Amino acid sequence: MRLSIIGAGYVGLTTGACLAELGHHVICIDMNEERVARLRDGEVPIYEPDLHDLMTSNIGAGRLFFSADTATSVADADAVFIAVGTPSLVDGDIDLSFVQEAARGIAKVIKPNCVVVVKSTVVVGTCKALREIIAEERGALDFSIASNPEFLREGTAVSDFLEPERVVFGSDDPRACAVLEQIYKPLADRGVTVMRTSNANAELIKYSANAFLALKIGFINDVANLCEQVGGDVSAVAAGIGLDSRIGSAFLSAGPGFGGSCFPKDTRAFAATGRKHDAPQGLIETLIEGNEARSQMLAERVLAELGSDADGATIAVLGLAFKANTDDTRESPSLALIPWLQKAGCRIKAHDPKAMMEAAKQLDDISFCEDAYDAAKDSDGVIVLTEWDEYRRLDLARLAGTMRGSLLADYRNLWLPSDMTDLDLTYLSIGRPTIHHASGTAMVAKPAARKVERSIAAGSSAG
Ligand SMILES: NC(=O)c1ccc[n+]([C@@H]2O[C@H](COP(=O)([O-])OP(=O)(O)OC[C@H]3O[C@@H](n4cnc5c(N)ncnc54)[C@H](O)[C@@H]3O)[C@@H](O)[C@H]2O)c1
Ligand SMILES: O=c1ccn([C@@H]2O[C@H](COP(=O)(O)OP(=O)(O)O[C@H]3O[C@H](CO)[C@@H](O)[C@H](O)[C@H]3O)[C@@H](O)[C@H]2O)c(=O)[nH]1
Repeated sequence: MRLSIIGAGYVGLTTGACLAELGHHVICIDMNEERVARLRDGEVPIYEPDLHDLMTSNIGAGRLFFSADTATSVADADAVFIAVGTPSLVDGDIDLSFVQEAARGIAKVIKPNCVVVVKSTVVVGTCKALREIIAEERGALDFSIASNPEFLREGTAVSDFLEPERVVFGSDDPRACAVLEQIYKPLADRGVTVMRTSNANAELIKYSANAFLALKIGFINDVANLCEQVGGDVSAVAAGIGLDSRIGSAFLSAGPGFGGSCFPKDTRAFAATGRKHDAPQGLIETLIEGNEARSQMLAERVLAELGSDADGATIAVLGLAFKANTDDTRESPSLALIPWLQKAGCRIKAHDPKAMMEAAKQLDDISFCEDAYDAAKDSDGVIVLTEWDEYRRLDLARLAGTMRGSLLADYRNLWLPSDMTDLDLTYLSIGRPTIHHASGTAMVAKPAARKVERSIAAGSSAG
């Protein structure tokens, strides 16, 4: 089939390359001409494992093309996928202007019987509204509209797309469903479940899936807070509950809170939709509040440990991306936590294997470092905020040897408290006992930490 994709970002590029890999003829379109020029030069403008190789082979096979010109690039398409951004508005709802603009841009130029497929994450009712926008511009109802939400994760986007647990699409038009069935036939032939439903259901499935996954993370982070107070170990608790197949072990890693371009934005949009339609999503509202407060809380744990030395301390932050294997810093917990430390007078040295360029656009007064050891050198404390494999492999004795102070806050639980007993480090982690360096003894979180929290919270907000 001949397919066009509007928006060549994380989702558009992955979708384009993977649909080409499935044998379709694909043109990826972006309004950012510089991005298109780089793509045409064989450069991938984002860091996503395996994407470069997949793009190169499909460009070579004559199935994948790039363009900045929408009009000429959608004219022959059997289906046009819209994969542009849907950022948050201040009230938590989403900004549909990019999606609406893309729909207007293709309305007059799509061929008769074209299927417009909304891949961007959009609130329920959007496809219906887009249908009206296109019909208004076009003046004839000779097209179909469908929702085909995307479930890929950054860092594993290619394998998530090519080996998904399911494909979901929804349309109230059987013709659109038939085209989508054809597009995804190579995956269905490999045994992938392809679920066909209504437009509204497909839109709701996307938000409900993200909200549910985010709830699991929020829940285990709350359990971690309790473990810290009572001497429990959240890893053991997560393992224990995860053995129940009704609960499952996935998405139970306690950490610095969920970030990224999806969970924070999508939970806010889900809650806003509930408010708008008089169906309050109380669980999600509470989840959002807890997640937003987490960065400050974790900064305060470090500040409490540093005590009166916090003002003027040098802190090394390892990890700026919102998770490992991506250069994406959108709503990264790291970028939310750093300003709280700076506000308390800390100087920040930072390192990330892929996300320093992006982070530099959003952070002030940071020294970026060559590697983790360089960041840790002469620091009073090190905080790990992204679970990069290269941090897991660090020689902790060497790291400790370069530091001036002795605080290691492992907010991704990369190591075990028992690994720390021979090191001259105070080891804070998430939902597990703190190890104090001189004695090597495990301690339950001290009430002093809470006192400092209150005093900082009384000041103006950071970030
Ligand atoms: N990033 C993810 O992991 C992920 C996963 C699933 C779903 N989603 C959803 O997919 C959508 C896209 O997300 P993303 O992360 O790929 O965004 P992105 O910001 O990486 O990419 C969007 C691209 O669209 C381009 N664009 C915007 N308007 C355009 C127009 N009218 N014509 C041509 N190009 C246009 C922009 O220049 C940009 O390159 C969002 O709704 C998001 O919620 C994202
Ligand atoms: O056990 C876990 C799992 C994840 N996270 C955090 O949760 C956030 C999101 O992680 P992940 O889901 O792996 O990354 P995304 O690329 O944002 O993918 C999510 O958001 C996408 C956009 O909607 C969806 O397509 C995916 O299915 C959904 O997993 C990150 O900050 C992770 O560090 C945890 O803290 N603990």
